[in-house]
Amino acid sequence: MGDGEPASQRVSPLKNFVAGGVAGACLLFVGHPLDTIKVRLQTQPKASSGQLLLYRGTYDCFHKTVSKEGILGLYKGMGAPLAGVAPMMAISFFGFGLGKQLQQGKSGKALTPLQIFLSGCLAGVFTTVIVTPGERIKCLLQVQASGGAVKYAGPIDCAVRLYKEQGMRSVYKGTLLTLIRDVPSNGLYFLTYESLKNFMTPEGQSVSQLSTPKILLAGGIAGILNWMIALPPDVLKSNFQTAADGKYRSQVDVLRTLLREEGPRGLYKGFNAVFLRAFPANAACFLGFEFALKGLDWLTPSR
Ligand SMILES: CC(=O)O[C@H](CC(=O)[O-])C[N+](C)(C)C
Repeated sequence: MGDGEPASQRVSPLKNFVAGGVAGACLLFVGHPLDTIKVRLQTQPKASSGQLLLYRGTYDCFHKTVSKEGILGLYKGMGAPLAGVAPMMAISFFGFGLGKQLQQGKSGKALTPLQIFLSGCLAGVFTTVIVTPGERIKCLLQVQASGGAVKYAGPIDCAVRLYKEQGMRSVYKGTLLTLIRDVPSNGLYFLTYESLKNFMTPEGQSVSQLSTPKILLAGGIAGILNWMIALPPDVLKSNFQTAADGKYRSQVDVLRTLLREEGPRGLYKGFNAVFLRAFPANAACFLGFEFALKGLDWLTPSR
């Protein structure tokens, strides 16, 4: 690991915001098909005695989805994340940049790994405001398509109906689990990326000159480590957000029920789809970010 971020690499939170939006679009385009498979696997009903599971695994889910719904079936529910992921990543990179700036102040001192981690955690707090409703709508749409019955016509219809039926509480169902998922995972995400970038930068060179393969590698690994700690709360969140009203008494009840019915393995449901997606999607995300930042620096050289 490097010794934290060199002061010369400070970037304005505003540029982080715009480049983060581009990063989010890249993340979504590469990652959404595997996200659909992940959510379908995580939320498929348990097989009752004598019945077979709807999907036997990642490949089976991919195959059934593509043969029944075509390739576009993998992009189901993408409207909500498109409106949500680009702003989410914009806010995430903004929060991260702000966290770094707040801790660095005018001192210009390099940040320690703990300070970089905390800046990432701040990003996770900021993003929850839009991630929770975005994930609620996305998961409901992804699951309804695999279940047959169509209740919501699309993301807007889903948002409006959730709000009309039970108000903001319903739109924000799963907030605590989203925070538990996103605060530490954002910390680890950004810490990994920044540390790997510093580590891979040859002596005497600037991190901004890092080659494309190295950016892809650092971004991909950041995505994998992020999901190592994000997956268990993500499974709980997906189940809680898509459950019929009254199925769980609280967010803790989801954990109890899952452990009782499926054991600790249940917390890593959708593992293959998540980890197949994590590397390419996050590699694309950070590459999009770095390219956008270079473009912004070219357009407006002052920080
Ligand atoms: C848990 C999650 O959504 O991770 C994001 C990347 C991905 O693979 O979707 C990144 N972030 C930690 C910034 C939310």
